[in-house]
Amino acid sequence: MSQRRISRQQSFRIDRIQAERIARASKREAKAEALLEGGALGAEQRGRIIAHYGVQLLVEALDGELAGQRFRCHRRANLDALVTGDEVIWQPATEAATGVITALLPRRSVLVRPDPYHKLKPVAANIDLILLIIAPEPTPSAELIDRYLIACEATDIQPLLVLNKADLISEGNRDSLTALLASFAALGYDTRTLSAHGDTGDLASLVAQHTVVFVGQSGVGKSSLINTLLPDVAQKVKEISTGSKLGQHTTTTACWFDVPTGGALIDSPGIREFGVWHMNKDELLAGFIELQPFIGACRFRNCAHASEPGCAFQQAVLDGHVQARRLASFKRLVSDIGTR
Ligand SMILES: Nc1nc2c(ncn2[C@@H]2O[C@H](COP(=O)(O)OP(=O)(O)OP(=O)(O)O)[C@@H](O)[C@H]2O)c(=O)[nH]1
Ligand SMILES: [Zn+2]
Repeated sequence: MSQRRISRQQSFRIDRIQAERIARASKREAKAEALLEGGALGAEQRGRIIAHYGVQLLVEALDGELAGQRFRCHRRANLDALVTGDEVIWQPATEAATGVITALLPRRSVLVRPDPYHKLKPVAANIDLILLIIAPEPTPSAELIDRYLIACEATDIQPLLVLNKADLISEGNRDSLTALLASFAALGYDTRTLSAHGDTGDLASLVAQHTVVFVGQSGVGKSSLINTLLPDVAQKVKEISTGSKLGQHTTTTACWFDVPTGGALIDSPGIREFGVWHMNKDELLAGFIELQPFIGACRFRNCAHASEPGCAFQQAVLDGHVQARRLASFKRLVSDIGTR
C-alpha cells in the first residue's frame, strides 16, 4: 500500500475540516459540562457506545433497569476519543433518552487506522474475533492475507481465515485453495471453508460467542455472509454506508449490531478495509508469528535476510521452520515501506 500524498489544496481543506471539528467538539463538551453542573443527572452506570451521531454518541445501557435502552449522550471534555464498542460510565439526563458520558472503561482490544496526518486513530474497540474472508473469486492473494494477518497481530484480536463461496471450488482450483488454507493453518491460524449461499458451517455459533468484524477484499462475500447470518443487520449496514438515514457523519464510523442469538457485529466500510492500512517495520515483523523465535539470531545486526552468511531467517527456511513464500513476503513488505 502506498501512503497517500496530500496536495497543498487538500491540506488546506483538511485544516479547515479539522478546525470545524475542534469547534464542534468544544461545543459538545460545553453541553456535557452544563448538564453535569446542572446536577439533575441520574446515577453513574455502565454503557456501550453503539454509534456516533454527529456530535452525540449513542450509548446502550448495560446494567439495571435501563439495560438495553439507548441514549443520545454528550461527552465530558477530558475524555480521550470514544469509539464504537467502547464501554463507558455515563449518567442519564432528565431529557428523555439523553445522557452524559463521564469515563471510558479499559479496552480489551482496539482497531486503529491512520488519519490523513498518518496519526493512528481508534475506530472500534472490544472486538474479539476478526473474520478474514477470502473466496475462490476474486482469486485470493497469499500476500494480501499476510497483510491482514499482520494487522490482526498488531491488535491482539484473534483472526479466523474463512474461505467463502465453497460452491465455487472446482477441480481447477481445489488443490491451490486447499494448499493456501493449509499454509496458514500450519502457522497456527484457524480456518473454515463455507458458503454464504449454502452451508455456513459453525459460523453462526462462532458469531454468537464473540464481538466480530468481517474484513477482506471487495467481492469476497462479506455482505452476503452478514446477510445470511443476520438479515436485519445487513440492511442497517447498507443504510449506514449510504448515509441515507443517519447523515454523513456515520458513513465512516463503525456501528454496533447485537446479534439476536448472542454476540455482536461491528461493521462499517472503514472496518472492512482493515488490514490494508499503513504498518511500520516493527509491526510487520511482529505480524510474522513464525519468525519471532529467530529474531536477533542473525550473525549481522543489520541483516537484510537476503544472502548474508549466518542469516537465521534463511536458515529457518532451509530447516523447514519457515515457509519460503512468507519470508519473501516479509522482505517485500519491508522494502515497500523503505521506498515510500
Ligand atoms: N457462488 C457464490 N457467490 C457468492 C457467495 N457469497 C457471495 N457471493 C457473491 O459474490 C458477490 C460479492 O458478494 P458481496 O457480499 O457483495 O461481497 P463483499 O465482500 O461484501 O463486497 P464489498 O461490499 O465490495 O466489500 C455477489 O455477487 C454475491 O452474490 C457464495 O457463497 N457463493
Ligand atoms: Zn537475517
